[in-house]
Amino acid sequence: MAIPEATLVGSFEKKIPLVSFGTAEYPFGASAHSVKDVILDAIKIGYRHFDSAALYQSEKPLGEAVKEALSLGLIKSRDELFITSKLWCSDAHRHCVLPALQKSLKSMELEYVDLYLVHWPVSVKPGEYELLVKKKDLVPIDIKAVWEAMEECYKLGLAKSIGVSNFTCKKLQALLATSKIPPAVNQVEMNPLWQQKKLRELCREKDIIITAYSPLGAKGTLWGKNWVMDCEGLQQIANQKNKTVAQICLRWVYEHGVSLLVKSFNKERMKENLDIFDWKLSSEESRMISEIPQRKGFPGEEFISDDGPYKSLEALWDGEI
Ligand SMILES: NC(=O)C1=CN([C@@H]2O[C@H](COP(=O)(O)OP(=O)(O)OC[C@H]3O[C@@H](n4cnc5c(N)ncnc54)[C@H](OP(=O)(O)O)[C@@H]3O)[C@@H](O)[C@H]2O)C=CC1
Ligand SMILES: O=C[C@H](O)[C@@H](O)[C@@H](O)[C@H](O)C(=O)O
Repeated sequence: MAIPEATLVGSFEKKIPLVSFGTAEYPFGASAHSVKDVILDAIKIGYRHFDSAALYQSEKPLGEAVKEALSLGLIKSRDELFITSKLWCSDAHRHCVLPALQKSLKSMELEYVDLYLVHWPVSVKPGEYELLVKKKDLVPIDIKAVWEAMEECYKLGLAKSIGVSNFTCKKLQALLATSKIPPAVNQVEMNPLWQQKKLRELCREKDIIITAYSPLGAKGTLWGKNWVMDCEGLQQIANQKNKTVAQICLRWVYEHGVSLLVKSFNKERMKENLDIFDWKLSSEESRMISEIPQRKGFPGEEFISDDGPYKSLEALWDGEI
């Protein structure tokens, strides 16, 4: 079954597939798998949207997989795919944005990305890409300047749409107040244990598509928790419906009209994660999920420093930019 899609504001050319394939595996660049082969399997199984980032070191294998998919005839044209990449914090400076995108495009051997995102509302001094940023290198982000450079990438046709990631309400509003081209997407953590109600309302009102990352709570990853997959209420619903907890989580996200990213490098689980379109949650099941106590999974402590710009997790997640 083809993956349902949504229209992006500002992008008349292409719709965004609502279930996407996450290419981040920690530690970055050290996967036991051939990431290229994994992505080829995902294309064979039906995934068309691939989420990458300069940080993940998955751009090169993604580009290689696209090339091979074309030569194998799995796709007729690169246009059949929706490719997202992200600007890392050390490039979140006006003069670094375009060169960073050009570098990403070179790694992927692509002419354009379908979506380019500001990875975090955070800047660190230009330099190496590091999984854990050095606190002494954290500097305030000049979002107006960074966004103008993102708009330039869009105007040049190098990014068919532009957006942000990890922006909460106040930060998104600050960006909306200065942007000429509004962000098409905000990619954030969202799953039954972190439902993002307030942010979803704002994004709906502003026509910004949310992309949910870590829909399974990132179980088994560097920072992930078992809270989501081990949640009793979700297990109960899964048993009743003869589905897996993963499928219940993904279906729940999908039913909220947002797009989602899920990462599995295992073929069976890749298939399982797409098997969510021909059934639905009952209103009673949705109600049960809406009552699950909320608990944020992704900490973000690495972006907090006594010297600022964000001095507490509250400032990072709820404060002004
Ligand atoms: N913008 C941002 O800051 C962030 C973006 N992301 C993006 O979102 C993507 C997905 O999020 P991620 O954090 O990886 O978390 P997910 O919630 O997608 O969880 C991934 C983990 O779940 C396992 N898994 C996948 N499917 C199943 C299944 N059906 N049953 C049981 N286990 C399963 C995977 O293992 P296995 O591979 O062995 O199946 C992996 O350990 C990332 O790859 C990345 O592209 C993620 C975090 C932050
Ligand atoms: O230092 C922080 C971490 O690297 C974090 O930023 C990443 O894990 C990222 O959000 C992702 O997209 O996976």
